[in-house]
Amino acid sequence: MKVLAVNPGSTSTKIAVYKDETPLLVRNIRHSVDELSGFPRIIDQFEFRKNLVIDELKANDIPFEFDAIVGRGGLLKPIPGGVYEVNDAMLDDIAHAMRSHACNLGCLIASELAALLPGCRAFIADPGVVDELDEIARITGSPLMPRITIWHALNQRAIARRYAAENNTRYEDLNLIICHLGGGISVGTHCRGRAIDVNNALDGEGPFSPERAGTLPAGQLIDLCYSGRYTRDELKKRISGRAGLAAHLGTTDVPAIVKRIEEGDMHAELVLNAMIYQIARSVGAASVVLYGKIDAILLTGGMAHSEYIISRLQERISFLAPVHVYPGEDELEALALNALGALRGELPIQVYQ
Ligand SMILES: Nc1ncnc2c1ncn2[C@@H]1O[C@H](COP(=O)(O)OP(=O)(O)OP(=O)(O)O)[C@@H](O)[C@H]1O
Ligand SMILES: CCCC(=O)O
Repeated sequence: MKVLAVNPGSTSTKIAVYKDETPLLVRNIRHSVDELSGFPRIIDQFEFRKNLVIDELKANDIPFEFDAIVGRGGLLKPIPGGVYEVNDAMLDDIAHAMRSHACNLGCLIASELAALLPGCRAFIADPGVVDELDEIARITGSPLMPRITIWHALNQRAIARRYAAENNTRYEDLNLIICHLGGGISVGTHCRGRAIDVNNALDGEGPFSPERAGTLPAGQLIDLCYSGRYTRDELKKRISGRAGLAAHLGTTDVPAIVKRIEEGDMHAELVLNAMIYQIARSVGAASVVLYGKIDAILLTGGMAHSEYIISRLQERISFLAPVHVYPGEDELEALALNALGALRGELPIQVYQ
């Protein structure tokens, strides 16, 4: 079986080709803030990102022959985890998605490329809208605004299973706090195989991140909305696209920021340290959700490569539980294994309604 996995992230497009369990190609194409700023909306990046995938296959002499194409995405209605076949209801919801996110393109690219090949199936797996929150975690101080979660479900699950396998146990038997430190940051509280509390990483909840604002002062936000200074779209971007490190420092490139700090940029140091402080505070909050009974804290995502970030984070959180670091992500492998499982009939293929 041959599978193409496509993972459009906020700062990258990642692709992989698998022949059964063997990766034939794994690529991470990074996008700078400038490169993406030419596209007014993320959905406008569709042709650009799709062509990147096709070009990468050609450049590596990979024939365009697949049994399935699986994309990460998209921001649909809240649904249980697992594999879903791309269908019209899904494409329609993506076309009218309330939330713009690069992962919406994963589902569209999988669908369009699979349609070029007779018999090829298009899937998504564990999208960012997987919702397993405890009821108590949904309540906010306003009945008008219950909490929802948008998070890195695919990678957090894959890393949890990897940690469990390395420790000869099962994800379903562990209490874990998992921090995905990517362009967005999600901090998940996993209680015996269920993510019972996770921040809405995209829409203004949790730590700020390279691209996201995280939790903001609500009163000031309302004032800004009515100030007449910004359109709705501009303000949305200031929460989930050009916020966080991008807004404070003009870049999402952590190694470049660390270099600035080493060269004496004290503002960059304050901002990066503030992001680390906010991540640690979220981990502290997650620890009480689990009544302090934590088997491990797992740090993953692109920023888990950064010694600067990880060492400072560990200083603040390692008293809570053992900390393990999984730099990068297992999303491409997780997508490919989900698609293979679905093709072989080992995993149920769910229908998005
Ligand atoms: N080797 C590295 N050292 C330090 N920081 C890194 C390294 N590689 C990536 N990063 C940082 O990680 C962040 C991007 O992480 P990642 O690639 O997981 O994000 P993404 O896939 O674009 O978005 P998301 O994970 O939110 O879907 C960027 O801020 C980048 O600078
Ligand atoms: C679905 C991931 C959330 C984010 O990118 O912030």
